[in-house]
Amino acid sequence: MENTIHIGLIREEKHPHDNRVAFTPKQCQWIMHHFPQTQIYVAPSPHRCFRDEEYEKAGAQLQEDLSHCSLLLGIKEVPAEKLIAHKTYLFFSHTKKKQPHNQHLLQTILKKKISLIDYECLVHPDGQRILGFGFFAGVVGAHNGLQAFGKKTGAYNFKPVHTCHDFQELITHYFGIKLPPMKIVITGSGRVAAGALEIMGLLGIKYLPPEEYLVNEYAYPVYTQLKAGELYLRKHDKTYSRSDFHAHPENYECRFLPYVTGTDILMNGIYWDHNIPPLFNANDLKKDNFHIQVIADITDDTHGSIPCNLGDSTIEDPVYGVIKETMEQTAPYLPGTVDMMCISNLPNELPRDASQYFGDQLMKYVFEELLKPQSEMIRNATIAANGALTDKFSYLEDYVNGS
Ligand SMILES: NC(=O)c1ccc[n+]([C@@H]2O[C@H](COP(=O)([O-])OP(=O)(O)OC[C@H]3O[C@@H](n4cnc5c(N)ncnc54)[C@H](O)[C@@H]3O)[C@@H](O)[C@H]2O)c1
Repeated sequence: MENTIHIGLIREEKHPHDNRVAFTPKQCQWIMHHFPQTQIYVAPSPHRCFRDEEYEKAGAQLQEDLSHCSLLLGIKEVPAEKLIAHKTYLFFSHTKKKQPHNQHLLQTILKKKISLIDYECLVHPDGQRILGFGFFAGVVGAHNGLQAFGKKTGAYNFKPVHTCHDFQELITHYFGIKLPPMKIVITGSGRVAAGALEIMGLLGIKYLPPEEYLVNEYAYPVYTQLKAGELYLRKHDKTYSRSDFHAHPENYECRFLPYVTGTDILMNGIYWDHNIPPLFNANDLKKDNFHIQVIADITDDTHGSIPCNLGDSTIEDPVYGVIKETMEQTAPYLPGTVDMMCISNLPNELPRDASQYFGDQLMKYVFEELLKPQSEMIRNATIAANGALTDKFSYLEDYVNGS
């Protein structure tokens, strides 16, 4: 058909290869059914969490060469030499904060007159991001934190998430598991925290308001959630305002310290940047009352909100220990140490579900906008078009000019 819109799902080429994808086979089928003017092509990949045959079965065409497609969708940064000139690409470019390692990528995008729509910049009218993988990062991070505590105490055994086919299999794994008494703190209130809460629910871990959690002991596992307003108070008047905190976090103090004494596992899911005070400092870690045994640092900033995050761990080797007195790295699961789970690509442990969740949001909120000749949402997320930066991203001029 003359007016068919050809859409390509590219192969992830960045190393190590990502196993996620923008649309699952079922979603491709749904799209082609509901938008008969579209045809989806898929570049074969041995790394993707859905097999090539699953796409073929769903009616997508497997094709190595996607140069006839006008829209190309990926997940991670596309290596500059793989970019096809004059196309419209959607992926996470990690260029909007002038990340040095992607400067060449954006320069190439401009040179090849590519239109770049960055998933991270797609927002609802109220400014909330539409797409993200945080929920499954929270699910996997919470599981991994509990798994580490089970290994440290020898009280129970969880299998690694990445050995499960999907989330449903993980849920089945939880049937019949009885956890010992333990106290868990979850920080944050975004997608990551929502994923961690999902695990609390599945395992029947009881929620307690922070005030109760702090003062009581329990004969069963419990958790509390500390949102930004419970964690941070403005120094001079002990109040919290979300917009003021986001604009001037340096004026706020962190109220986490009372929780270090009675908590076994900390699941950290609150956003952090350099102006935000950490949850505790190196001296607090040395004190006798620092009782936390496992930290699942899902937010995962090295030396960030968790000072003893000494760098990333990996899906294959998910936990390292930290000696509290010296803050040196050691083997995991030793007595008297803090075990750190700091995996930076947690959603890759549940790639089928993470991809489906991502694709659902993309289908619901973005896809029709992409097909329109003009869309404010798409315009606001377009970093480059026709060989130039768009107005909104003109602040990247010095970055693309090499300075
Ligand atoms: N380890 C991983 O695999 C992985 C995966 C996804 C996300 N993350 C990280 O987890 C963290 C939370 O992600 P999320 O998806 O839940 O994000 P989110 O935006 O849904 O929620 C973030 C939380 O931090 C607070 N917050 C948001 N913006 C803030 C700001 N500018 N200043 C202060 N506080 C702010 C919010 O109130 C909320 O509680 C992020 O740092 C993200 O990069 C890690």
